[in-house]
Amino acid sequence: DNAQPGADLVVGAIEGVFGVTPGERRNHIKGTCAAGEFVGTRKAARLSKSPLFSGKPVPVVARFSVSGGNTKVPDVAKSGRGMALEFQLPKGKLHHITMLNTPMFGAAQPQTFLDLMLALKPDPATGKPDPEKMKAFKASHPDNLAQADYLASNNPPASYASSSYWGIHTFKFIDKKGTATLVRWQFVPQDGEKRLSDDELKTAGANFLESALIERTKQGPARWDMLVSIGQPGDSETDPTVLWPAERPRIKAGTLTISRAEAQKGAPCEPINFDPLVMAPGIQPTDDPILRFRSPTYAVSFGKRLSER
Ligand code: HEM
Repeated sequence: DNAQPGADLVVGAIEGVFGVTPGERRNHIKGTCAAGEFVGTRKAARLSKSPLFSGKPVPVVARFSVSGGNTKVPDVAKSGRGMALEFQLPKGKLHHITMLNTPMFGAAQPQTFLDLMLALKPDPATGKPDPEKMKAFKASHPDNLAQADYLASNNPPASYASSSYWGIHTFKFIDKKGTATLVRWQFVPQDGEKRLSDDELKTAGANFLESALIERTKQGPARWDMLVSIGQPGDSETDPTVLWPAERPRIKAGTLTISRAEAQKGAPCEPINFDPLVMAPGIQPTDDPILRFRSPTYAVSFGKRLSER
């Protein structure tokens, strides 16, 4: 059956795993604010009429984060890292791109995400998730495995600036004539990909990502190339757990420049709801059920954290 859990139920389940820190995000609670600009390419402008690709610099408010709802999560955790971007377009329009450092997601349907949270809920007796529940979750949810394997077999980044971030979902670029092209994208760091070594995992400590990013931007801007893959018939449009073949053609759609970073408290990124369905004309969502579900879920988390302030 296609019935989906409610967004409030899922946010409640996230709270069941991580607890509640009043006034803060229920997920990706630990984060750092940043700012800069984005400049799009002509190649992208041919495929999408979005003002993102006008070729003029677009101001960007960014937030880098560690996944999970626990402020104490160590920066060496083998979990997701996030990059959230708010593009401030002409005439007060906004566009959001909210990505992770994994090429795929760990749920094809919201129910899988909910079941994961229920399996991770600490057992009151031990204060830890029940290993039997996790085993049963893995056995019954094959759509979780690709991302779980990726996170287990790739150490986390040494810096937010030395990581790729993927859009994961399929989106549609709409050109001036209204023609749609199916796309997926990756932001590739010009600093190169650098992950923590196994030794560094033990020595890096719990809180190095924020200071490393602030230091990095003091030395000069950090940049990412936005690379866009063009889909072909048969490529998955609605399943964020399934990758496209690696040989799909890619175009460079733009360059993101991050020139400042600061602690999130009181900084511009803190109050933003980086809802991924906030989009300007020229880029449209697909019917990926995870992409569609994120919007109401973020709204519940956003409403809670604002009302607790
Ligand atoms: C069922 C799927 C998902 C659920 C239930 C979920 C839930 C959430 C929630 C509740 C927040 C906090 C919102 C707020 O208070 O502002 C959040 C933040 C975030 N999520 Fe998701 N998420 C899902 C899928 C994804 C996917 C597929 C991606 C990446 C493609 C992603 C990337 C992020 C990032 C980067 C943030 C932090 C945004 C910020 O810096 O404010 N999430 N998520």
